[in-house]
Amino acid sequence: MIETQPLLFDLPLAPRTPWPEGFRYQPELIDAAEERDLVASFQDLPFKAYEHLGYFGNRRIAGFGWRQEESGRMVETGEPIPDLLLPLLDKVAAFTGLAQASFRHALVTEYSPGAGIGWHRDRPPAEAIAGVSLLSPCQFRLRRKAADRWDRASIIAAPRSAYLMAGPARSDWQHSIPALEALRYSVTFRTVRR
Ligand SMILES: O=C(O)CCC(=O)C(=O)O
Ligand SMILES: [Fe+2]
Repeated sequence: MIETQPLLFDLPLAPRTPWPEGFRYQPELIDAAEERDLVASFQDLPFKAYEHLGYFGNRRIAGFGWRQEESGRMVETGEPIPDLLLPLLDKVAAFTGLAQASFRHALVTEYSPGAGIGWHRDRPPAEAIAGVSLLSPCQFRLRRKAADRWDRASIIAAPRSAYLMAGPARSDWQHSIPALEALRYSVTFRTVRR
């Protein structure tokens, strides 16, 4: 009997670097014209400096549906997600496979050059978080404490791309974005536990 060696090409592909369970990424969710129009429409949004416990985060936010109190507690405002974000929400819902109506919190964040966001987990009532990156790329980092080390993952979130954090990627992993070189906006939509 002749033993046959499998050809190199028959071998299974090495698994890709595993992203945290519940994390997904999709490049080019929107096109360049949609990105330009969306950013132009942000002129009309009521941006405020992000502040938490007296600490200013060097970024500006405009939030809808829910609001974070000074204590950090999230409260529902009942305010609808503005029309200018609805075409984007439509695409985000399709990407996530979640119902559009289940996204009840929208946040537009402006990162000036030098701004970023430190390690954190988005707290309940947020369940699934979908984010769209606009204008410039960022390094989107994730980490999870594992006994005596951190498990880590990192992607470059390109302009016009979307990511989803659900399940363990939302509940067990922290995320952060190091200081950006150029102006970036993100639009994050969150489903909220009832
Ligand atoms: O800008 C982003 O893509 C992420 C923002 C974020 O982590 C947050 O607002 O909780
Ligand atoms: Fe976050």
